[in-house]
Amino acid sequence: MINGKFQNTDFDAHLHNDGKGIVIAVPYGRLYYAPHYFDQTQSDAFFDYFLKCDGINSREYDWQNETDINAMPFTNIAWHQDTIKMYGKEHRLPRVSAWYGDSDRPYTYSGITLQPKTWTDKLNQLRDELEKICKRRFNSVLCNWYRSGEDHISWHTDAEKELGKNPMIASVNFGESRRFLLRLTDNHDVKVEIPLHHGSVLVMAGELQHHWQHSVPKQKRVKFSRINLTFRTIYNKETI
Ligand SMILES: O=C(O)CCC(=O)C(=O)O
Ligand SMILES: [Fe+2]
Repeated sequence: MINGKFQNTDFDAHLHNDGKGIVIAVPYGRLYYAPHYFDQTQSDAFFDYFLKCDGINSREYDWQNETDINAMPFTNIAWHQDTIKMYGKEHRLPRVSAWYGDSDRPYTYSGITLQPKTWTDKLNQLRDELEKICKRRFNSVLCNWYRSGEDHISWHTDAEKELGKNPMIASVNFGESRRFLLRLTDNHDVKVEIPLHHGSVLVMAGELQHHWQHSVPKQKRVKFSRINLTFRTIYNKETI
């Protein structure tokens, strides 16, 4: 597809002038999608960087069955599996995460306030790259690690107040390909499916967060890890 409709949808798509991605026009917003923004060598290096763990072969380790993931000696990223309380009961989130960003931008989700860790060189490298596409400098990144196809994220929007009026969210993906789904909040029959491969970039922009939900469903057959980094701009409470 160069210029035309995006895969099985009614939505127009055209090539972005960077020659790597396409821009998909959806109701209330737009998407930038580059299935292979980073090449294989770059992507492999990023993947290994994110999961580097002392004394362990991260590519082969059975992470899904590791019972004490928060105690593992990760070298580069401070991975943590959070728990949330629902109906008075503690639940582990079905993924592992880490929050990096400017120190004056704490972030709250599901009732947890996260203090960001300081930018690493590799995260900054990705931030610089996304600046070329998005023409803005993000100040925060949520790192998500889906250890296998069991890990997932349910339908949600990223429309918290501190993300500003029309949040732009740029995601970078390494490791296993996973299905990324979008659906209109008030008409679930209108959907878009975007495969997020090793080295892909996806940007959600415009009013999209106010009208569409997104999710990464379970995929039982997927055995290995996927790393997803969602770059965001967090505004200070006083400036919203
Ligand atoms: O893993 C993904 O592609 C999406 C993650 C996501 O939606 C989020 O962190 O808010
Ligand atoms: Fe999200």
